[in-house]
Amino acid sequence: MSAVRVGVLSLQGDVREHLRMLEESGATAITVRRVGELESVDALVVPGGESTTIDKLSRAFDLRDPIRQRITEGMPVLGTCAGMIMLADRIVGGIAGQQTFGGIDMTVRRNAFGRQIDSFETDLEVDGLDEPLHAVFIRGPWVESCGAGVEVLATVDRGEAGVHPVVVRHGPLLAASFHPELGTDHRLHQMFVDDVRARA
Ligand SMILES: NC(=O)CC[C@H](N)C(=O)O
Repeated sequence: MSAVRVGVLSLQGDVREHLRMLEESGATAITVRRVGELESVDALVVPGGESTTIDKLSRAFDLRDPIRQRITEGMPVLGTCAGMIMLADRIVGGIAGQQTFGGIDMTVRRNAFGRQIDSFETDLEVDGLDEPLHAVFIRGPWVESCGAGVEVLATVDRGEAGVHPVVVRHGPLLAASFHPELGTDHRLHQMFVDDVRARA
């Protein structure tokens, strides 16, 4: 069985941790900064970082339109934290003119968890994983609303602030509000790589 080739968009954010998790999941992982690199991969990870910066740099590097094109053609993408924002068709709390790649029929709220709890950790039940996943949230978004085609795989209950999806899947697109690349548990990356392999 040949390894699937997965790129990590390497404009800004925590790239190295994703490369390691992908390799541990049996994929060949490469950094993507140029269109030629994008063309060579079966799938892409958009890491956490700052969505406003990833948006600006993707346009400066002439990657935005090619990424949007590949998403339209069905390329699988895993977006984490800022990467989840980049996969959302709609955002609230963005800065003026902020754009996303889109693809997932959802509205996400940037920096949703508020000042006191803008960074926290929790053990999360995720559909498709047998044991809870330890999830590190760092000024992450949550899903405010999503269309009927979007599967909610995990939610977080923030009491009076409500229950909000934090892992969603829309066809080949998977997005998480937190940082599954931190730590040693690569099961979410494995879920993604297995799906990429099944679609290849
Ligand atoms: N850790 C993260 O990726 C934070 C995301 C960041 N708050 C943003 O809006 O892009």
